Amino acid sequence: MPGGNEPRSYYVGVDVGTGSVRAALVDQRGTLLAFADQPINQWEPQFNHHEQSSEDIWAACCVVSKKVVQGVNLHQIRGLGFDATCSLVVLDKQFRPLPVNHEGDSHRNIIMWLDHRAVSQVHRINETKHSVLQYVGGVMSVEMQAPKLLWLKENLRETCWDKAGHFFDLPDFLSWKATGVTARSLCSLVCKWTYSAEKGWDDSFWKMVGLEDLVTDNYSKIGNQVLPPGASLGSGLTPEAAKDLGLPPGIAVAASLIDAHAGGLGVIGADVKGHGLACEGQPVTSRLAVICGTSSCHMGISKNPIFVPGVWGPYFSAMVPGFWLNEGGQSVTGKLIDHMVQGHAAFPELQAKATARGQSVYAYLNSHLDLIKKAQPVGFLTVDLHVWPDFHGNRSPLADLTLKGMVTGLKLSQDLDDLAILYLATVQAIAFGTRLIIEAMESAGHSISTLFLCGGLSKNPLFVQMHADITGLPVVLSQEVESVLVGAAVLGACASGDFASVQQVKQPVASPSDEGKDKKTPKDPDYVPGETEFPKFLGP
Ligand SMILES: Nc1ncnc2c1ncn2[C@@H]1O[C@H](COP(=O)(O)OP(=O)(O)O)[C@@H](O)[C@H]1O
Ligand SMILES: O=C(CO)[C@H](O)[C@H](O)COP(=O)(O)O
Repeated sequence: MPGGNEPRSYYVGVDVGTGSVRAALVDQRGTLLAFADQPINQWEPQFNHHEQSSEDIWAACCVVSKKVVQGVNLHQIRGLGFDATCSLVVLDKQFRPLPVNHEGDSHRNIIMWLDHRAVSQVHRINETKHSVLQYVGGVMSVEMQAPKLLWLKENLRETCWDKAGHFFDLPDFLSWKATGVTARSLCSLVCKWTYSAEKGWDDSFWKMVGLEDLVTDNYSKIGNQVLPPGASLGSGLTPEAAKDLGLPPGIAVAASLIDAHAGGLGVIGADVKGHGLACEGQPVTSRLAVICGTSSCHMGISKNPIFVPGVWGPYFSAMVPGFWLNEGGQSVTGKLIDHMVQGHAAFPELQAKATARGQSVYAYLNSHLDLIKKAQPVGFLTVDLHVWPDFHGNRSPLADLTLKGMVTGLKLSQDLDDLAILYLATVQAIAFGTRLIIEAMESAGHSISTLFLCGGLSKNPLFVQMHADITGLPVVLSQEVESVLVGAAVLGACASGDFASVQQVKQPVASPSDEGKDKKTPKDPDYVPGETEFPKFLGP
């Protein structure tokens, strides 16, 4: 914990990813002082149905929050910010969980972002060709909220739809749980619910798709009070939530962000001076933040709206205030790599060898590839083996949920070399997917010179290197590896009033990837937090 006499202000950031909840304690200079994580449950009751529990997730938030503030003078904690995946949380009129499943299990009250149950519903929504669809890349994704709401209405009318009082995006559920305020973040509503920052809700859309009941009660179930990310909510942290989280009651709690957007905010304005990068001195619009976890999200901003077919947006002020956002994405990236590696016949051997060396399976695979590549560059090991990575459909730029994955070039052997090469081909396929997204964005008017990576996969040097090789662009990693958490803490700092806006709360210093790859993470035993002054956010 921090020493010295300097009075410090602290902010707590909580990041709810697909597989785990993380929290960080960050000071006013952007130094990450403590980190904790906790896995969360997922259920897949049938193919393409993915569910979670809001109670389970809140309990995990409480565990990690209490851990990161241990030993800290609580009076110095000034703000709390949340980010989370854009999963759909359903509560009844008394804010109790409602089942989103045929089994009637109300503990499972979240339809996860990657759930693809609402295929027929999204197809019908897209057939309307309603004008709001222009602002989601021309085609609504099955991962957004309108098709999921329609599915609940058509499939669970009595057990869920008729009893429901509140449908929240998960980031908004968390800020409600902390403050009792049901206001929604502009980020969630614009990106996943068809809300327009300029025009508000479009009644004709909801009526046309068969969800007119949401209009009738003036959108009270999905949000009729909307705040920009970082705005302070109500009277701050309620005494009950304060007890749960181990934080002082009354501290400022921010309107939240979706996780990819928090990551984007955490890296896109980073100071890159002195590394000779193409983006130095260039507008921030020449940067693409890529948040790579279970999925990858490609966040590019612009001063004017850019319509990119198959790429979500343009969304106004959804990530950086005053800028339009385009969000490309690959629904499964980390999850695909895990799936390919864990499903291979040589996985038990890999696990045993990695454990014996005290390495992660990915560190082991990366060094194994170095061993077998001989004189040629590692990328050439896959000349005969190719993967098409759309095992869970294509989010961008093809926007086709029916696509499936493919592997060509398989042989009868299934040893560790084969596993390593299949892993490499999967990573390369994902990087080619990023290249396809960048090409679509550039054809529509973006001009991208540099990639800024963060998220769990950015800790994998092979993943980072393949993105640089295959896109031909320099890749920058933040000095602070937990950039998504920094983004969440930025929200808390903004809500506390210590900074006037999210642009004034600063992003960490960045470094080109070859300098960043040996950085320790807060989970490493010899991790030492960086002493990074938050630099100025770079203007356009
Ligand atoms: N050190 C690492 N090396 C390689 N892959 C990693 C590492 N850490 C995390 N990952 C991969 O990143 C993915 C999860 O990233 P994370 O950002 O934690 O996801 P989420 O936010 O979706 O919960 C997993 O697929 C995991 O295998
Ligand atoms: O659609 C999203 C962002 O717009 C999801 O929240 C995201 O794809 C899931 O995030 P993660 O891979 O970090 O769990």
